[in-house]
Amino acid sequence: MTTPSLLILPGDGIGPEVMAEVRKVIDWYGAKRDLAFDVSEDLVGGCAYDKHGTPLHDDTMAKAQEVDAVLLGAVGGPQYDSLDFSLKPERGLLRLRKEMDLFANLRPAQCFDALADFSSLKKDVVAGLDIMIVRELTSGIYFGEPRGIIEEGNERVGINTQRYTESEIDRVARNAFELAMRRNKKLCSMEKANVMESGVLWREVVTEVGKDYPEVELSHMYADAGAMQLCRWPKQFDVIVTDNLFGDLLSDAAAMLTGSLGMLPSASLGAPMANGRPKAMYEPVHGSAPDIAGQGKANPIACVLSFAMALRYSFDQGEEATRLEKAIEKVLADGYRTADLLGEEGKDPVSTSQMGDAIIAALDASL
Ligand SMILES: NC(=O)C1=CN([C@@H]2O[C@H](COP(=O)(O)OP(=O)(O)OC[C@H]3O[C@@H](n4cnc5c(N)ncnc54)[C@H](O)[C@@H]3O)[C@@H](O)[C@H]2O)C=CC1
Ligand SMILES: CC(C)CC(=O)C(=O)O
Ligand SMILES: [Mg+2]
Repeated sequence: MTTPSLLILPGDGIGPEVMAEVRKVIDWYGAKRDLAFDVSEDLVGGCAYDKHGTPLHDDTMAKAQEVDAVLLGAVGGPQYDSLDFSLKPERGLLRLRKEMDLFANLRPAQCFDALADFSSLKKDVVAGLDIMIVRELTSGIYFGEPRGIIEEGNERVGINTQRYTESEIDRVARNAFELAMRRNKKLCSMEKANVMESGVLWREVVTEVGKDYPEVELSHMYADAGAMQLCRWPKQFDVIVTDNLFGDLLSDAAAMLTGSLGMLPSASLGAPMANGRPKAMYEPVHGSAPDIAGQGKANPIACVLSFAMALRYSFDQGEEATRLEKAIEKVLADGYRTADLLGEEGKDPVSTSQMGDAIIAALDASL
């Protein structure tokens, strides 16, 4: 069997800091579980712009297309805010998603028991929470044309276009129904069919796809009401499917149900490759967190959990993914907390690398 290949793109800000902890985990699997990866590393985002004058070099894009999976940290930073849109760090990430055609972004929000008290919501609202948000990732308002800032009369107009084809909705809906079949067979689709034509089409296509999955209980909700319900009683949901923009917002909101944005992983999946596994990129939901970058404060768990998703979805190593998730559960139960998991008055947080070391120790203890 050939060694599975992994392209690591740490990116900017806390990206390299959290990725360093994932590298420890990857090395552990090679040394202790005989599970080696052919790992290469490259630049994306602001660091790629600094070196190449573009947030994603064509060679890096080509590498991403060849490997079994990409693991990305985060991109962006205030020093790049005034760049032209085509050169911004975030464009590098959007290009990867678009050209790899990673249309289904799986964003699980799971509340670990040890953190149920820490959520900004009441304990009984979040304890035991395990939901999956499926966000459409390669279309919608982040990609639609026309876009730009134009002159009209004596003022400027900012334009973005929400656009969805039936086939784009169909494929992400199928992905969400398949996931629901493997979970609790409940799917809630969120759009704004009351005010947006794209939402009307979204609802029609999802309903049509649902006829192929009669066992799944399908419901529809306007996305604004969905945001409210996510905070009111999130455990009513199992799988949620929604568009690119609403999925971006709803999954950041869902992060706080779990305690911190530093806890949420994601998998961005495309069509199956020749080996039957989907084209894939794994990345934490959070960004480059410039406010804490370089201080050893970042929580690496979202990025480590993203690698656990890679083990499950790209490398057929479900049991090892569970081992890693359980190691994180143990570390949290043992009281290890980075600063984001302690709140304003919290004292004695562990650093990013101490959290990584604790995860390795818990992995050792699992053998
Ligand atoms: N996938 C990506 O690469 C993303 C990149 N961004 C970019 O990141 C930059 C900063 O964006 P923000 O809106 O500030 O979002 P952010 O997610 O970087 O940070 C929001 C807040 O959460 C905290 N936070 C985030 N991740 C954390 C972690 N692992 N541990 C502890 N605390 C954490 C930050 O300190 C900050 O207070 C921008 O340039 C933005 O475009 C934003 C979201 C996603
Ligand atoms: C391109 C990203 C910065 C947009 C975003 O916030 C995300 O995908 O989570
Ligand atoms: Mg986001």
